[in-house]
Amino acid sequence: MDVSIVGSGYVGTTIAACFAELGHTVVNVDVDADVVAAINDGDAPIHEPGLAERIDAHAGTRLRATTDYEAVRDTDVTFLALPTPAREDGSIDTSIMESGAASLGEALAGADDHMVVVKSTVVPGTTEDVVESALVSAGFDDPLLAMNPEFLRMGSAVDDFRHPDKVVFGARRDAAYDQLHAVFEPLLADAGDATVVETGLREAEMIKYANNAFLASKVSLINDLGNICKELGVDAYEVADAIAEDDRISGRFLRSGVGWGGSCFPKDVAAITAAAKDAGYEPAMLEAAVEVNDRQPERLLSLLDGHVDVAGERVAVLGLSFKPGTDDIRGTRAVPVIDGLQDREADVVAYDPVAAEKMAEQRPEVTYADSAAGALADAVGAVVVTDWDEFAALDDEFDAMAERVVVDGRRVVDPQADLTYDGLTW
Ligand SMILES: NC(=O)C1=CN([C@@H]2O[C@H](COP(=O)(O)OP(=O)(O)OC[C@H]3O[C@@H](n4cnc5c(N)ncnc54)[C@H](O)[C@@H]3O)[C@@H](O)[C@H]2O)C=CC1
Ligand SMILES: O=C(O)[C@H]1O[C@H](OP(=O)(O)OP(=O)(O)OC[C@H]2O[C@@H](n3ccc(=O)[nH]c3=O)[C@H](O)[C@@H]2O)[C@H](O)[C@@H](O)[C@@H]1O
Repeated sequence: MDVSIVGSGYVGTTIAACFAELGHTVVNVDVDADVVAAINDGDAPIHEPGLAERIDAHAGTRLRATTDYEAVRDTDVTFLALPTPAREDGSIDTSIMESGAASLGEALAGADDHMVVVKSTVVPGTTEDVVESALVSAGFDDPLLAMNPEFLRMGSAVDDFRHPDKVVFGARRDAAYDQLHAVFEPLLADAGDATVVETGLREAEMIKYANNAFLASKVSLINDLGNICKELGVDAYEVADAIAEDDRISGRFLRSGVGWGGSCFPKDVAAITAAAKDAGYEPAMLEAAVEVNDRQPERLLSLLDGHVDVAGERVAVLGLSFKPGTDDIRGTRAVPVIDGLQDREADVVAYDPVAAEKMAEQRPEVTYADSAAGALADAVGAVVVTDWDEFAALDDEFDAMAERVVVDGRRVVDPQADLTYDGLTW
């Protein structure tokens, strides 16, 4: 099939490369000329394992990119993978979706049998009220509309997209379900036992928020329980390992620590909370999940306070990205940790294997070391924010600290002899 994808970020580029690999002919449309040039040159505009190889293999044959929306006319289906950021009050900002849909509608004016699939995360009602309205106003009178939320994670985007647990098809007409099945047929044939969920547009929109809100709340619940464990002298990780044996609970997303971040959990929990409140409902559980998450960095620093007075002293922050395997610092817990250390007048020295450059753009006043050893040297304490594997191998590096104090927010450091080691929830 001929597939077009509007927006070539994490989601748009990943699905474009994978659909090309699966045999579709794909065109990416993006307003960013650098992104378009990268794809046409066979390079990945973002870093994701397995992506560069796929773009390199298919660019110029089954995959191309353009800034020209007219390219969608030669395709059967268009996915909208545009950003849906949060406004100041947390509610969803659909302005990029609206302008993208308007450009698409102009390009498709008068077209027949073209399906438009919303891939972006949008609150219930957006596909019809914002996207369909913009398409129709721009001249594309009869779009075959669908909503197909994406569940891939950063750092494993290609693998997640190629091997989903489920794919969700939201639509109003049988023709749209049929077309979605045709697009996904090669992926489903290869994906094993993925469940296909056929549902309505609004349900598909909500499934994405429910998924992210559930996972974020699950982490907050284990953090809440972990905080109780800490106060009662109990090891939360032993508790988590045991409850994980109950397959109604499962062990995934059960690692307690300094909390969740990223470009989606914070944004999506805020957006669905705002939508709920707008509709007159107070989502108490989700608000509590955010509150617990907001408290964890300060709890980490309170533990450090119990061991050492950091005022005027050097303190190492190990890990800056919101999770290992990425240089993304959006929503990272490192920011409130750095803020809290600066409030205590500590001299912050940070290290991250890949994310320091991005953090330095935002926080130039922080000192950045080029190794964990460099950050630890002469520090009176260290806090661990991201569970990078390399922190598990730290050993002699602690010898150069002024005081060997480590407060671990991710249970990654090996608590060796002579180290004053404290864990956030154990
Ligand atoms: N990043 C992730 O891991 C996941 C993101 N999502 C959702 O997918 C959507 C897209 O997210 P990302 O791919 O992360 O965004 P992104 O920010 O990485 O990429 C968006 C792309 O859209 C382009 N763009 C902006 N305005 C445009 C326009 N008017 N026309 C054409 N292109 C335009 C930008 O230049 C950029 O390349 C969001 O709703 C997000 O919540 C869903 C699942 C996973
Ligand atoms: O909507 C999205 O963009 C995506 O958001 C998350 O993916 P991602 O943000 O890439 O990262 P996760 O692996 O889910 O981690 C999110 C945060 O939770 C934290 N986390 C995760 C698991 C855990 O047990 N404990 C924990 O603190 C991580 O450190 C990280 O800060 C979801 O997992 C994806 O399914 C979804 O598609």
